Amino acid sequence: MHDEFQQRARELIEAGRYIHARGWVPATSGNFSARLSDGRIAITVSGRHKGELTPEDIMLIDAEGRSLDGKKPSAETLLHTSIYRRYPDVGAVLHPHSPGATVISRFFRDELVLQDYELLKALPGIDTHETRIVIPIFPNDQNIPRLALKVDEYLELHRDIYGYIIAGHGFYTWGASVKDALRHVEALEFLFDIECRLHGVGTP
Ligand SMILES: CSCCC(=O)C(=O)COP(=O)(O)O
Ligand SMILES: [Zn+2]
Repeated sequence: MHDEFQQRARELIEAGRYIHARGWVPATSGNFSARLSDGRIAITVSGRHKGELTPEDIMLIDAEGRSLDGKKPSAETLLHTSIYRRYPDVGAVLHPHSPGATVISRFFRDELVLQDYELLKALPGIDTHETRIVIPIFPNDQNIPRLALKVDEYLELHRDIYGYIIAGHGFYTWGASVKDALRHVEALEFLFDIECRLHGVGTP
């Protein structure tokens, strides 16, 4: 079990370097987690720079988001635990603060529809570009329990969701493993960028 934690921690550290190198978690923003086989969750410590994570920056929480090692978990921990609770097959949750997601949230109000893109096949269960998915956009909220509840109420009604945007903030996506979740980050950020260009707004 200790080995499993260390392995997941290594994956989250590598994911942080990769995501930061692309400019998707500037200035300590973002947070990452991975679920262990006993239900505990490895998550980034609050306030750490996600491009420069070390093993000390990854901690353990229980399924309710309580610290198991005295460290302070991400301020957005409840947005992670609610995804794990709703989707038993999810093994990792990643939250970038990317330019694409942020720009999108400035000119789409409640949702972004992505359809007829070959890259949608990077998402689980999709095997044709002739697919339409919805990325919901929630208003930002400093009250994370309230925001987590709002997201969860939406997911209760719309289970086939691959990620969501928080307006002016960033996006959340998840997958069976850190590797899968990272593929979803890349695919969604690419598609957000394409949608920005289509609407005549460039991203850096
Ligand atoms: C400087 S980013 C503000 C907080 C935030 O949105 C975020 O993703 C990082 O918070 P954490 O507590 O997980 O470091
Ligand atoms: Zn955030």
